[in-house]
Amino acid sequence: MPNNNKPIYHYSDLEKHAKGTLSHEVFTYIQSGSGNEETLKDNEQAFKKWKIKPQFLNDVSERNLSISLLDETYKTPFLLAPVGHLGAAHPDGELAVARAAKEKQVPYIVSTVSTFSLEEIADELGDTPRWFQLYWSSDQELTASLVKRAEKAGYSAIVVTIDTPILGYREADLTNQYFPLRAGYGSANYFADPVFRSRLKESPEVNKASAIEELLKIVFHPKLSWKDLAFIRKHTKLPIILKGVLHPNDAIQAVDYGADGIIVSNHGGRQLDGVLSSLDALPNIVQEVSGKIPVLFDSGIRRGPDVIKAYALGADAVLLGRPYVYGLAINGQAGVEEVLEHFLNDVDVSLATAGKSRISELDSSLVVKV
Ligand SMILES: Cc1cc2nc3c(=O)[nH]c(=O)nc-3n(C[C@H](O)[C@H](O)[C@H](O)COP(=O)(O)O)c2cc1C
Ligand SMILES: O=C(O)C(=O)c1ccccc1
Repeated sequence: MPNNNKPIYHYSDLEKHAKGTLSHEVFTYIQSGSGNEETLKDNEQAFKKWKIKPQFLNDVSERNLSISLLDETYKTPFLLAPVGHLGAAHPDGELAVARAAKEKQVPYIVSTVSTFSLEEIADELGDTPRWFQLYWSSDQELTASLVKRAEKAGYSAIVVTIDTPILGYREADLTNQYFPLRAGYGSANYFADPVFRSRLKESPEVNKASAIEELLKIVFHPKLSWKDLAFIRKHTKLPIILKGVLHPNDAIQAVDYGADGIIVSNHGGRQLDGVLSSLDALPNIVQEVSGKIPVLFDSGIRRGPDVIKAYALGADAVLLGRPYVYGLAINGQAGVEEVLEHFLNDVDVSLATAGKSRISELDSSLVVKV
């Protein structure tokens, strides 16, 4: 990466170099949180409250970072979080991320609001595991069409983001008047969709601005409620995973309504400011639903020890977010690969120096809250 040819390790350096390559508006869109950014800060702070108590002399010479999830084995202990509008970070956007994910065999959760279509991204991924993150549109027929297309393109789970009935109050983006959907970076899946196209008077190729205005009207579905989950269940055989669970009662509801998994997440501090950090939410949720459905985790994962702590507190998998996006901004596919390579090495070293050989050995006996 362009750091006087030195590799970049520190998260703050990733952030700094991404800032140097992106416009002020785009960097701010990626980096910032909502409101006063208290939750954004808390996501990282929360990890500092937990300390690892390693136990040694366990023969850690042979290590295995793979995890089992929904009857599949994944080679890496993390997946790439769904991040929209990646064409704003780099011209190759999600295609570059897909190529890097394939190279490093890291599962990729592709966002609905991607700059390239889910089919184009799937083509780059080959047989790399992929899930599709769904922003449930208020146009139900369009929602069903997106789910069908994802299933056909080889995505093996549908991740329904539930924390975004509408977009959070993001003061930085409001100040900059920067909205990546309006800037045209999140419309590929809609413009490629037969249902969405049928709603337009003129095709997006003829009148892009008016197609984007139509898209802005239907992208979210604030009316959505628990009983609606039956609708996509009817349209797909794929596992359905709810992303954005913070309250243990919602975790219980997820089980009751037949979800196949949940992701404990506060959307990287980008939705409601003042919600609890994702790590603070994790233990109580695990207590309620552990063993019933897998509990995944994101928001604040920056380094190997963070991964160790999340698994120790009961996560079944973790998602990496902003770090890989900064890699993309800095150097496209190669930049993402470098971030993934370092992150994998960090997790491996962290596992060994915690006295463990496998991710599945991590449990609450390994950590203490101080
Ligand atoms: C720029 C950006 C765009 C995002 N877009 C989406 C999205 O399209 N869908 C979604 O479910 N989550 C989205 N997220 C949230 C991530 O999936 C994830 O929850 C978050 O990045 C975790 O926080 P962290 O990156 O600080 O660890 C986005 C996050 C960022 C930073
Ligand atoms: O930026 C985000 O976090 C995000 O998820 C999003 C989704 C759609 C439109 C704008 C932002």
